[in-house]
Amino acid sequence: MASITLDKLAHSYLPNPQTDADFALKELDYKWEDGGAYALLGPSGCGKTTLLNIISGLLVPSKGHIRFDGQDVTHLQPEERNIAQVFQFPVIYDTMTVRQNLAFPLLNRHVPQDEITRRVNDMIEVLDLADKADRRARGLTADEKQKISLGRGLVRYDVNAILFDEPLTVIDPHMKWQLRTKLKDLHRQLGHTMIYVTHDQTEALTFADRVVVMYEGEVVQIGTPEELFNEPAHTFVGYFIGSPGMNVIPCEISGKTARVGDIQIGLSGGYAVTGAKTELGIRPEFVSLSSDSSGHPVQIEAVENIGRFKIVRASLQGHAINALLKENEEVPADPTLSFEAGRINVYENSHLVRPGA
Ligand SMILES: Nc1ncnc2c1ncn2[C@@H]1O[C@H](COP(=O)(O)OP(=O)(O)OP(=O)(O)O)[C@@H](O)[C@H]1O
Repeated sequence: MASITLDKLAHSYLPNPQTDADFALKELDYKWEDGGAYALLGPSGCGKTTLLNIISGLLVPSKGHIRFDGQDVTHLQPEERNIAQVFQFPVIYDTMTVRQNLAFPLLNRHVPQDEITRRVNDMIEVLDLADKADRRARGLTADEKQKISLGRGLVRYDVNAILFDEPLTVIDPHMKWQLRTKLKDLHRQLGHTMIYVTHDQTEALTFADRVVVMYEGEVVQIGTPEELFNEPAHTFVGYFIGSPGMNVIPCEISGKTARVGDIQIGLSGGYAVTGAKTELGIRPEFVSLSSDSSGHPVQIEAVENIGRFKIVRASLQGHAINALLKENEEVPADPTLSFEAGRINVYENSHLVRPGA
């Protein structure tokens, strides 16, 4: 296991990058802790695979260095980095049994036979493959094959890091949550440094201690699931995390008041006026609907019942806004909206600013 330092790392696929936009990965400067579970989360094309390939050694970055426990590995080949990788699709030997597949990475590294037997048995139990252990992989389902792939990564105990690239893509939805939980347990037990690439927020939030949110080649926030929910550092994080995501509404700020069209919304602290593009961010969970005349009049556009909650899609001064109602609550007559002032975030040019800033 190792800490991973991304030292002023950046990558462009162009030979002579000129501007920021030419970089698939914009400059990063972070240290990821030894034994941490990190998820790289973001939409297609945001640079997740580029970063993962730099860590694994498939790609040499155009700028900066990557270090494992302080040792510069920027120019080392993947096989010299002592990492395990699990890909989207199973990478296993069809003609070998489950047991042989799991033992193979250890045999290759000359681990003593009794140690191999112990580790393989543990992994078979953890992955619930006991009844298939001596069957050839060829006849197994896609789910089972991918479990073997996960096992082949996890069975190695001496690796610097285990990298997962969308490993649950081929897994049946019912099985996904089981494997997600299992991976989390394994991380607790084994303490490996794990990096998990996904575009699925549920996978990222359930697996990781810290989620690395990427957007257009930039890491816009690294935080715990709670931090990403409560204080999104960028409007994209607010929008991308949560279902539905955070409401983002253009406004003008003056001290402790935000103006949206004709209405004024009280804030929990005062903000300096800078002339930058300003927006309010408030999660639907903290927007309430009532008939209270102290609230702000709102037009209801639609109500979607999603089980435990209803999503109320509304329009406030011409801006789309979502609120949540419990399943047994109805939209009131002449509805008005109110906001929990302490839950309103303020953004300048898409970045979070704090009161007094
Ligand atoms: N070999 C390449 N040559 C040129 N451009 C590339 C190459 N690989 C990726 N890119 C570009 O770099 C940017 C980041 O791509 P990357 O594959 O890292 O994103 P991603 O977040 O992993 O996306 P996905 O989830 O679709 O795999 C994209 O604009 C992509 O088109």
